[in-house]
This record gives sequence, C-alpha cells and structure tokens, in this order.
Amino acid sequence: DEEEGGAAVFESTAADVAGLMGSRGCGAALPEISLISPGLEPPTPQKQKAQLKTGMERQGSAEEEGGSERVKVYLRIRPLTEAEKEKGEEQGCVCVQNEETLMLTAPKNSYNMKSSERGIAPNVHKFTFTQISGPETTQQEFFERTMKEMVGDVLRGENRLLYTYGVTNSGKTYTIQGTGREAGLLPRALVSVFRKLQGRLYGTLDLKPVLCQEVRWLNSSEVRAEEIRRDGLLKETCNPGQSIAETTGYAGEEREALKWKNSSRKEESVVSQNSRLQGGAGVSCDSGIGGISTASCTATQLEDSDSVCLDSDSMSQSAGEGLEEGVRFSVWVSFFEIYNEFLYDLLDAPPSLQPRKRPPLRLCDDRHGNPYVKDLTWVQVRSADEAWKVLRVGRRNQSFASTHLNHNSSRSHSIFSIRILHVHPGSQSEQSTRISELTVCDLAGSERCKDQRSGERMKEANNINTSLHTLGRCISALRHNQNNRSRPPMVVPFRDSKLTRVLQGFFSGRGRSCMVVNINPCASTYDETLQALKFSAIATQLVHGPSTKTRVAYILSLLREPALRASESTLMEEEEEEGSEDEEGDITMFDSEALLRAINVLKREVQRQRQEKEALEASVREQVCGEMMEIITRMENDFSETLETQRALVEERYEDKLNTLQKSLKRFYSQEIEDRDEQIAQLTAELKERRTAGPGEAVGVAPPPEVPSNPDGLRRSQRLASSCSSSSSQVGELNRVRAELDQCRAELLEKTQELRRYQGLLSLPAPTGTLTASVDRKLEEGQRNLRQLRADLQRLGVDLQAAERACCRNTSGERLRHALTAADDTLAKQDQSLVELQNSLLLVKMDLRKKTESLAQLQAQRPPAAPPAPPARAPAGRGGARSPAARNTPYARVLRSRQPTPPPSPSPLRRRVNY
Ligand SMILES: Nc1ncnc2c1ncn2[C@@H]1O[C@H](COP(=O)(O)OP(=O)(O)OP(=O)(O)O)[C@@H](O)[C@H]1O
Repeated sequence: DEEEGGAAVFESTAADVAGLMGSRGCGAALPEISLISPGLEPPTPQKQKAQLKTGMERQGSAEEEGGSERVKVYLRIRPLTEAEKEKGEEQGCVCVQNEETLMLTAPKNSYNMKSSERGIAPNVHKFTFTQISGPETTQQEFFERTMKEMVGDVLRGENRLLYTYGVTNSGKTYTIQGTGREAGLLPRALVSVFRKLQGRLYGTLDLKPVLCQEVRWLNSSEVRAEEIRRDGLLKETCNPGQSIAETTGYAGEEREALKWKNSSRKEESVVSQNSRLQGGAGVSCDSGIGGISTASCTATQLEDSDSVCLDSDSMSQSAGEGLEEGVRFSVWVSFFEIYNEFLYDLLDAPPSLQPRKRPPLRLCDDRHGNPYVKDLTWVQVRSADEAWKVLRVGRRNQSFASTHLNHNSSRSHSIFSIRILHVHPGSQSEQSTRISELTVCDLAGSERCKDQRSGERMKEANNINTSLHTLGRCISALRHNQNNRSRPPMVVPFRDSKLTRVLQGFFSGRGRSCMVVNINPCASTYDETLQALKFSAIATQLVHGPSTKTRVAYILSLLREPALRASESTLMEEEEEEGSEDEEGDITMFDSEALLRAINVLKREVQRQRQEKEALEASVREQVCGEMMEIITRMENDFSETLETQRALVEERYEDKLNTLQKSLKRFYSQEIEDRDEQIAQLTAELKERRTAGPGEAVGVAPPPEVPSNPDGLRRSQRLASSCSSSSSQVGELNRVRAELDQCRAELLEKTQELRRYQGLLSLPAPTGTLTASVDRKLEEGQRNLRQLRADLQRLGVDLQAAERACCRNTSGERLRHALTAADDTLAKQDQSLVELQNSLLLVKMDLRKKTESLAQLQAQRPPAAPPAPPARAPAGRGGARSPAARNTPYARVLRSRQPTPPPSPSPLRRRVNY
C-alpha cells in the first residue's frame, strides 16, 4: 500500500462516511470504509462537457498554464457472463454510486474480508474516477467518452497515449480491440482518424517516420522497397477465401470504414494516385475499402449495417474539423508486443514462428534521449481498412494463451501506434513536416502467479506482474515529484522495464496519457481487483507535466520550419550529429503576427522558467544549508564523542598505571620502614646492651649486623622503575623522586655502617666518662636523627601518595608538580637531617680520635716491663688467664670494667676514670 502522507490516497475517511455505513460501535481504530480518491477535485461532468465544447481554447490554455490538468482515469466494469453467474460470482461486491464513485465491498471468502475480520483492514473501499462506465456501456459510448477527444488532439499535432489496466479477464482486450460486432477503441479510432482526414491525405510514400519523433524523406529506391513491404503485408489479409468479418468479426467497424469511404470519393482519388505509383502491385488492396470488399466481405458488412456506429451525416460534419489549413497528412502505423521483457515486431514476423524464435527488437535512445524501437516496421496506411488489415496481421502474431481465467488471455503488452505526419504545402524541397502520435496500449492482465500451473505461463505471469509493478512505481514517483516540488525529485524508474521505457515520453511531457481501468465484478477475483483499483487511484492524482511543445526549442522550430530545407530536419541518426544551428533562416520573412504570438509565448515561457528556477534555487539553497548544518552538527557530536572516549581511555590507562605505581610504592615504603625499624630496634638494643655492659666489655661485642641488602626491595624498585619508565613525564618525576630516595637510602646505609664502625671503635678500652657521655649523647642524637629520617620517609611516602591521588583525581600536570615539589622539600629536609647526622658522627669521630690519643698516652706512661696489651677484641674468658700484676694496672681495670660479668654499672666506671 501507498505510504505517502500528503495525498488523500488510501486515506481513512471513516468520519465522513460514517453516516453511510455506520460505525463499529466499539470505537475500533480501523475505519470500515477507506476512501480512495484523487487528491485534487475531479472535474465534474459539466466541467468536462464545457471542456469538450471549448475544444482548442481549452487545450491552448491548459498548455499555457504549464499543464495543470489531471490525468484522466476511466473505469469500465464488464458484465458477468452466464457461466460466472451460475458459479455464484455475483455477490454485489462492486457497486457504482454515481458517474464518478465506486464502492467495493469485500465478499465473504476474500482475503480482504479475512483481514477485516482480524481488524487490520477495512472491508469497504470507495474510489473516485474521472468517469465510470458500467456493464451496460456500449463500445461506441465508451469510445465517445474516452478516445474521441484524443483523436482530435492527435490530428492537431499532440501526442496521446491510452492504456488499459486491470486484472486478467477484466475486458482490456475487449475494450481496445473489441470482438465480433463490437469494435473496440482502436478500430473506432482508426475510422475516426481517416474520417477526419477525409480529402486531406498525403498519399505519396516518400516521407517516413523514424526514430522517436522524426521524419525522413525517402529516395526512389526506398520508396519502392516500402511499397513492396506494404503490399506484402496487406496481401496477407487478402486471402480470397477469408473475409475480414470471418477472420476477426470486426464487421461493424469495416462497415464504418466502408460508409466513410463511400462518402469520401476525393480521398480515393488521392489514394488512387499512390496506387498508380506502386506499379499496380496489390492495387485491389491499396485502394481502400473497395479493394478488399470481396463479395463475402461486402455481404457481411451489409448484413451488419444496422449496428453501424457512425452515420454519414455526422462524418461529413466532422471531416477536416480543427485541421490546419493547407496541411496534408500521411498516416503510418506500427504494432509490436512486449513479451517476457522482449520486444517483438508483430508486423514483421511470420505467424508460424513461436515468440522465442522471433528476432527481438532493440530499444534505443535518440540524440535527445527519447527511447524508440529500432528497426520497427512502420506501414503507411491510406484508409481505415488498410489500418485494420495491419492490425489483423499483428493480432495473428500476438501472444495469446488459454489460462484458467481467460481462454484467450493476452500474455504480452501490445502497443499499436498511429503516427500522423503533418506535411506543409510547397514543393518537396520546401516542404516541412511535424509529427504527432496516438499510441494504444493493451496491457496484459495482472494475475496471481500461484494460479498458473504451467512453467511458461508462470514465467509470463511473473514478467507481466513485474512490468506492471514498475509502471506503478513510475506513476507513484511521478506523483511524489508533483506533490513535493520543493524537494529534490525522485528518480522515476522508467528504465526498470521495457514497458515503462517505451511509454516514458508520454509521462515526461512529450504527450499526455489516459488510463482505462477494467474490472470484472467477480467475487473470486475481488482481491486482485482491489489492488488494481488502488493502483489506478494513484494515477488519478497525476497532473500532466508541461508539454515539451510549449518549450522554447519547439517554438523556435516552428518559426524556423518554413525556412529550413525539409530534408535537413529528417536526417538519419548517423547524420544527426552534425546539427543545423547555423541555418535558422531569415526571421524578417515571417509574418509579424506570428512573430508577436511567438514572442508572447516565449515571454510566458521565460517567466515560467524563471519562477521555476527561482523556486528550485531557493529550495536547493535551503536544502544545502540544512544538509550542511546537519553535517556540522553530526561532526560536532562525533568529535565530542571521540574526545570523550579518548579522555575516558587515557584516564583509565593512567588510573591503572597510577594504581600500580601506588601499590608498588606502598609496598616498597612499608618494606623500607619495616627494615629501618628492625635496624633501629637492633641498634637500640645493641646500644642498650653496650651501655649496660660498660666500656670494658665492648671488646666481646659482636659487630653490629650488617644492614641486610634488600633484594626484594631492589627488585620491587626495579619493577617499579620498569613500570614507571613507560609512563608520562609525571611518572618520570616520581621516578626521579624514587631515585633520590634510593640515593638517600644508600647514603643512610653508608652512614649507618660508618656509625657502626665508630661504635666498634667505641668498644675500645678505657673511654673516659666525659667521652662516653659525649658519645652517648651523639649516639642519641644520631638515633633521633634516624627517627627523624624515618618520620621524614613516612611523610615523604604520604606526600607521594597524596601526589598520586592528585594525579588520579586530576590529570593536570600542575597539581602533580605541586605534589612533587612538596616531596622535594621533604627530601631536602631529609638531606639536612642526614648532614646533621653526618656532623654528629664527625664529632663522635673526633671524640674517638681524642680517646685513642688518650689511650696512647696511657700506654706510653705504662712501665716497660709490663706485658703487651691484650687485643681489644679478646674473648671474654681470656681475662681469667692474666697475671695478678697486670690485673692491677689502670688499663686492666678499664678492661675489666668492660667485661660483661659481673655487669658493672656505668657510674662506677665514670667515677674511676677521670679525664
Ligand atoms: N464490456 C464487455 N461486454 C461484454 N463482454 C465483455 C466485456 N468486457 C469483456 N468481455 C468479455 O470478457 C472476456 C474477457 O475479456 P478480455 O479477453 O478482453 O479480458 P482481458 O482483460 O484482455 O484478459 P487478459 O488480460 O487475460 O488478456 C471476453 O470473453 C470478453 O468478450
């Protein structure tokens, strides 16, 4: 179903028609009736009559307005056959409300009714058409309503297309060609054309339509070839044993032609001249209806004389009506079909050949991009009878097959074209021509593929449905473009099927189209009929585009025409490249009134085009601005999204790194602190021990334990270094701090070792009380400094953690730098503490030196007979082996005082040694 919002197609108008049908009572969302009607107000019959009356004026004004007239869509309902009635096909599902409105009610077994029962579709549909023709409408009446006006337009130089659309077995072929005594639109149109051209035919065969809308002059040999071909074709139908009526049953139409021929003797004289040119070949056929009026034909026609549609009075009145003065007309016809997406010439192929064996025709574009069927047979006809014969030949070649719905179903789209060459008076070299065309297209019927059992029928049905679907898409796209002029136009998919490509010109301003929708009232095909009607509802909304014939090129060509050599306007395709721009002729030769008229038309055209371009420019500008804004906004959003993602990623990455760093640092510092605590505790314990043991016992004291090298710690720092080396500059700063800390630690270790050395020295005998007190003081000071150092290290750790937290919270380098500066300060303080410690140790060293000197002096004052002094670090038990004399010397006393047992208190030592 159509999705367009702006149009009234398929619009629910339940509110409007509620009075007619009643509502569901339960406030159901779905309407019971869907109104399917043109978006614009359709013309009333009165309006149509007025339009018909005004004739050319109406035509002119419509074109000047730029073509705002809507496409006409006629509906024809065929009667039910007896067999169908017996089958119960008549269920009242098709109801004509008035000349324009049709109401469809879903029969009980239809898909539509099932959908309606499920509440997903309405079961009543209302459609509006240009005019509805019921089952009782005769062929003549239908012709009057539809084709008659078109014939007049074509003879005035316009291009027209009439095509039938509908499901299979709905009466399309009947409408176009007719059966039996009921001639269809096409034979009637042919009769009408020749009736109007009575006495105005150009019988010479030297002008031929070529390409899309061009005319070509033939040379004598080409004329001869054309005559032979034409005679051969017409002879095919002149089988003496077979009358027209017997073959086709178009007796009524033949009778029309006969009547018209009998009343137009002048025309025969023209045709007779041409027959003479043909050297007598096929004279009996070429001389019009008289030529084929064999006894049997005439008899049949005379028998049917009661049902003649046109009487001679009306014909004589209408002959020559509305035709340009002095212009003569040459009528050419062609007939081809589109079968399984291949084009076949119906006038060229022997009927015995199957469609697939016939050579297909090519569809080409001329230099203006207009499609035309290459090598298509065009036959000049000089009477309705000849045209009718050509139609019969083509019909014999057409693809028909018996389907379950129609025993004689068209399996192809057949296209019959009548081209009228308007030959202006003058000698041949001065003659110029225009061309107009009436195309009648009998479309194959849409059908359900599943109903087709045979493979060939199935393939045909597929191709038929596809091409009809493409036609529907083209019409939808055209309507969309017309309804949304401010928006960029949709591409109309003309090229998606051969059918739409062939008909393209009639939808693109080269002419006008008119649609006949055929339906049958059978309940069994209700769903298909509904779809066909929905499709046609879209077509009713189409407006004819501005005719290309109002365009500047056309007007200029009109002005140029008399001055141009006719042959130059009918060049072959190959010669057309050369062009003829520089041969426009002398415009001073034109009639001033014609020039003024042309100027007015040109002015209006310029104004129209200017308005069109301005509107287009405005809409293009608006669209470009809108699209640019959209793009910019999209880019902005994209950038900010990317930025956010990047930021989140970087933050996450650095957070991870900082966490790792934090953990490593924490581990490292806690380990360091533990180690230091251990060392300090050890040192303190040792010092206490020394203090309690006294100076004499220092000899036996084991050296202080070495500060254990901490491989774990080093490894940790190495890991830390490796983890930090890849980080950014902030982490580099942290590394630097850590390196400094390592350095500090190394220095600390060194100092500690030095301190221990001095402690070892302190264990030398005979320290004086002052020296010991001083050393104790210094050591206490050193311990304090160590404690201070430890506190500093802890603070530094805290500071570093704070710095890390600062890094986590805010990636800004500034804050990190602050934190690192604070860490630097702490380090500086630590350095200072270390210097102080160093100074203290120096003092200790100096004291020790003094002490050593004192000891040396003491030794010097000792009597020479005295035994040598025992080593400073003699084992504790060795004191027992000394001599009694040695035991009484002051040095021995000092040594004794340092021995662990009995533990002497420092105060007696200080009392005995006096510095
Ligand atoms: N208006 C009418 N009056 C009387 N009989 C009709 C009318 N329209 C159609 N018929 C008959 O209905 C039958 C089917 O018509 P027709 O073959 O024209 O259908 P179709 O739409 O061309 O089918 P298909 O698409 O299969 O070719 C024919 O027997 C035809 O004579």
